[in-house]
Amino acid sequence: MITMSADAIKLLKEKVFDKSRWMQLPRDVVIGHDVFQQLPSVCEDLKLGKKALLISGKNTMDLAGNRVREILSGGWTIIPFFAEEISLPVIKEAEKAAADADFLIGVGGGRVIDTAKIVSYNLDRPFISVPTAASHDGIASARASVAVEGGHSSLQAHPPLAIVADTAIIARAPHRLLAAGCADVISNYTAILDWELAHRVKGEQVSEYAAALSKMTAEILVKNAPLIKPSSEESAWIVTKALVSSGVAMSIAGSSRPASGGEHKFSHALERLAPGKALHGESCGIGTIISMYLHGGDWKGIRESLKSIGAPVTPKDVGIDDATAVEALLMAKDIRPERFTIFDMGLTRESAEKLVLMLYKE
Ligand SMILES: NC(=O)C1=CN([C@@H]2O[C@H](COP(=O)(O)OP(=O)(O)OC[C@H]3O[C@@H](n4cnc5c(N)ncnc54)[C@H](O)[C@@H]3O)[C@@H](O)[C@H]2O)C=CC1
Ligand SMILES: O=C(CO)COP(=O)(O)O
Ligand SMILES: [Zn+2]
Repeated sequence: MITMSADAIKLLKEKVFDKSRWMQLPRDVVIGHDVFQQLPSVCEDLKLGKKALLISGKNTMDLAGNRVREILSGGWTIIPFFAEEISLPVIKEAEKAAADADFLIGVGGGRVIDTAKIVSYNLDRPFISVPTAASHDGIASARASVAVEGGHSSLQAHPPLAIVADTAIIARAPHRLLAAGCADVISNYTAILDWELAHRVKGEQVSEYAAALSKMTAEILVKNAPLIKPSSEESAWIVTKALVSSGVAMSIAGSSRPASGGEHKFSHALERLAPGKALHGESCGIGTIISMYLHGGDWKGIRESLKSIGAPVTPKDVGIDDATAVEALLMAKDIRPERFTIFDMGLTRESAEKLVLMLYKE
């Protein structure tokens, strides 16, 4: 018989038995031209039931939501619900409307999809993510981002059970949205550097698999940057795949850490100080430049990649003045303060002003 010392048992327990993680991932991912036609097969494949609440925006209902309803009308009852913003009252209203629905469908941009994701989680019903733009990596993630009193919250949710992304619709969306999606993925570079920094400084656990997938996704996107053009279905395809991959990295990590570091905290701060000026991915890209500079990395390379894709690289590019950018930098560390990043390493008002002047001068 093998006997083990108390210390060895303790070590084994810590290393093996106490380690348990439940990763939830999407099951059906359908990306391509005119794939809405596959929605009935997806619903049947996943045995989702016969009644759904379809959450969309005013614009995106016309662009895609009505088409989804039409395609499913043969075998499913689809109740439309308009969510013009992501907020707790809208989420409550949607939950009421979904009371007797078997599943949810979110058709639109990031806010609509996050709303559907939260309702799905709160009611414990499955949901299908139908992005109309490749503007953010929440299309596949198990997180939902909501602004809350005095800060920003990244809520635990279920990942979509299916993602159905029609590249024809995504390619027709304004190029600004696609470029923002690219910037959201490019920000993975600094999100990972921040995660590794938090590991070194705070002992935070890093998932090597999630970090590697997230970084690789950003690298592939940057490698393909010359192919990313307005109104191109190939571009929509490249970016949508990257967004799904980044979302999966978040699911593996069980948090948004692999795709959200200081540059995201800066983005959330900018959204509070100058609401509606920049798209989520745009401000993340702008924040990535400063974060990469502070990490001592190739910030000029990041700026060139963002420029070549058509994403903004300075606050001015999105109508935000330098003074607001400085405030956002200083506010960043107080947004979700438990997430340690490079901005927690002694950034002062003076250094923030210098950085904004130097890195955003054109
Ligand atoms: N849960 C997660 O893991 C993540 C969540 N997010 C969240 O997602 C949100 C950002 O998503 P966005 O899509 O950038 O913003 P958004 O949802 O506000 O959409 C931006 C605009 O694009 C419009 N739009 C969408 N598709 C269109 C199309 N095909 N043609 C014309 N207009 C179209 C929308 O109607 C909206 O006016 C933020 O709330 C952010 O925090 C972002 C990344 C990850
Ligand atoms: O935007 C995200 C990843 O791209 C999610 O990040 P947050 O957790 O900061 O909302
Ligand atoms: Zn993001």
